Amino acid sequence: MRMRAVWRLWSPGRGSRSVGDSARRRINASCPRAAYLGLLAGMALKPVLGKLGSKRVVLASASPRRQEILCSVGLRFEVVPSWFKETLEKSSFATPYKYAIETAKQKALEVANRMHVKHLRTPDIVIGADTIVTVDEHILEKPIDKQDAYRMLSRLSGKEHSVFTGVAIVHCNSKDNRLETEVTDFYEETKVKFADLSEELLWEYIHSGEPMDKAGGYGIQALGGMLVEYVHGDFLNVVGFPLNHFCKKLVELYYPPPKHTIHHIKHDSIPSVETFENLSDEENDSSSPLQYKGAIKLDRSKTHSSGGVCSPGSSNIIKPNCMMPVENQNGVMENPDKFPSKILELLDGFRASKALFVASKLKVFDLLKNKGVLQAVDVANTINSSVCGTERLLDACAALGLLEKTLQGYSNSDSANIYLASDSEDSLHGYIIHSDDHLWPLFTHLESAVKEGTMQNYRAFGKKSENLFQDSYYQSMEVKQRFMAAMHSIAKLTAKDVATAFDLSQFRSACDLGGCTGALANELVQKYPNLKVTVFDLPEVIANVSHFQPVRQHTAPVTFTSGDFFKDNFPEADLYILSRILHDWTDEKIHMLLSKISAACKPGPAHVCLRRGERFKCDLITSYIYPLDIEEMSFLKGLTLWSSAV
Ligand SMILES: Cc1cn([C@@H]2O[C@H](COP(=O)(O)OP(=O)(O)OP(=O)(O)O)[C@@H](O)[C@H]2O)c(=O)[nH]c1=O
Repeated sequence: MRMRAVWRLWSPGRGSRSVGDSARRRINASCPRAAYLGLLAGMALKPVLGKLGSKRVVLASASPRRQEILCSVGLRFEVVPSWFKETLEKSSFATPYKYAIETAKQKALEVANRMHVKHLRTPDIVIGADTIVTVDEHILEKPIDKQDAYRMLSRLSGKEHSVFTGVAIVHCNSKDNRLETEVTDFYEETKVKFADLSEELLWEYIHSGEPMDKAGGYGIQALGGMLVEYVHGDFLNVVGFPLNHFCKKLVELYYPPPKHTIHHIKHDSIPSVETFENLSDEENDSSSPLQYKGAIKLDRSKTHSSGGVCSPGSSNIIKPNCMMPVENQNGVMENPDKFPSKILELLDGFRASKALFVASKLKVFDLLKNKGVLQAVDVANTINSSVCGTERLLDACAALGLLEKTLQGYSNSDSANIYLASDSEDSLHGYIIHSDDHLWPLFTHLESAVKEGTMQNYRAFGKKSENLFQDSYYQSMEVKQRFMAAMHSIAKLTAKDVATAFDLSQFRSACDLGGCTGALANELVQKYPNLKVTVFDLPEVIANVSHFQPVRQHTAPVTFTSGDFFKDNFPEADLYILSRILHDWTDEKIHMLLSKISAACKPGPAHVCLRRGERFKCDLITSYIYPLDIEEMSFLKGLTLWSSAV
């Protein structure tokens, strides 16, 4: 058996798109269950990351695999390798996993203590881990030399063995300059069966150098994978870090959903958390009716001081009392301190929006779409920005799921490539820039708008609001193009839904009033080949629509007619469309517009569809449409308003 072919499948820098990708590919190839668990954990970790985002997290490990696994799911952490010598007396532990847990704890506590004392920087959380291999009641750690590797591998040949990883999550707190620590620990076991290994193969593998820094003398993620007949359990646990179990622990620590009230938590911001509800966790099983399965054991007496030795295998999981479910007067279980995720989301939402706006404006997503993966410094140089500022922006985008962060650098998420790169077919870039340049300044005056009941264009831009389009959007070429690009990008995205929301096949002609670049009109003619659609908009708009038109269109082209729908007669049609129009105008202007449409409509039943934001205009609209006999009135997901008649 030759081993070169799979060399460095796991190792970073193979030119794959991201480390996470290469890892997942490898896992998929060798262990589908592990791949599933790995991906599952990655998905659920992200919301938990929000909890860890503001904390200083330290990984007390020199293992590049552990760094890679945690990095690939977007966890932000510092790496401070532990100086703890793995010299605990193995025979003093009742089981191998207790030894692994204790070693993991001591690794983490050593780092917490050192950072507190020497570096005067107390981390919030320190993660330690220790992986061991057990076979025939022997614990195998990393081989000390080639002979040792040979001894280990020949012991494993042709047999099933166990890989245990003990993990310790240490929460730190500095009180009166003293370090207080609370430890949560767990372990994971995976069974691995090796094929019979010939002497030649063994030595070829040993000479590859791969065994030397790995427990049991092999790396399942690389050449060592060729030695393996089967894996039962979590693949990443063998590689060095049980990501799935780690995620479960984080969920338990930060989002303990009481079993009895879980259905009440509708607005929790961690949709994937329930994924972990069904996974068993014997360690934390509780018979107490007040504790859900997997509940956290409260035992502050087991709080450890840094440097102290914990009793092997103890499970000291921290959780403030206030997070425990309690029974209310009606006997219903409630979590008294339910985390106000929704409110915090609203509270912080503006920061997330602004991070997206700034990254879009600086063309970060365009750059990464073209270059693949880049380090912060390279992005900073290209966008002429500071390295530290750029890195923070990139990290924020990674935390928001817009970018992926790995050891190799930052790359676009799939949705960033589709929606955020400015040259993508479905790009929302135009709408993002419009939101930043136009809506953001307007919304900063929301308080004045509420108090005065007036539009805030003058405050935001020094422009009168009566003539919104002439004054604000179309007087400079740059603003005009920006506005058109914005409307085009959002209309294009929603056009398919609008076009298919009703069966419009009965109509022969339609007029999209204020239809801008014709994004919706073009979708309509695709869907209804017998429909002739005219876009009616201001002359400044119609003069610039050409480069927004689809390249290959097999249907009759859309017609563009210029005019002002307040002043001029608009084209005759069976169907009038008002999409994202009414919210721009005062009630007087809307009165004028709807009266004109009402007069232009031919007698017959009408269809009205409002986008959500225009629901408040509903009464106003129906008073115009009622004479036309409304057939259908519905609210579409953020879409449009129709008033039509036959
Ligand atoms: C079985 C197996 C193990 N490993 C590595 O073995 C080291 C275990 O040693 P440790 O003492 O737990 O960790 P370390 O590397 O010394 O780092 P530290 O955490 O600083 O003690 C870790 O690296 C693991 O990835 C693999 O990469 N692949 C495998 O298939």
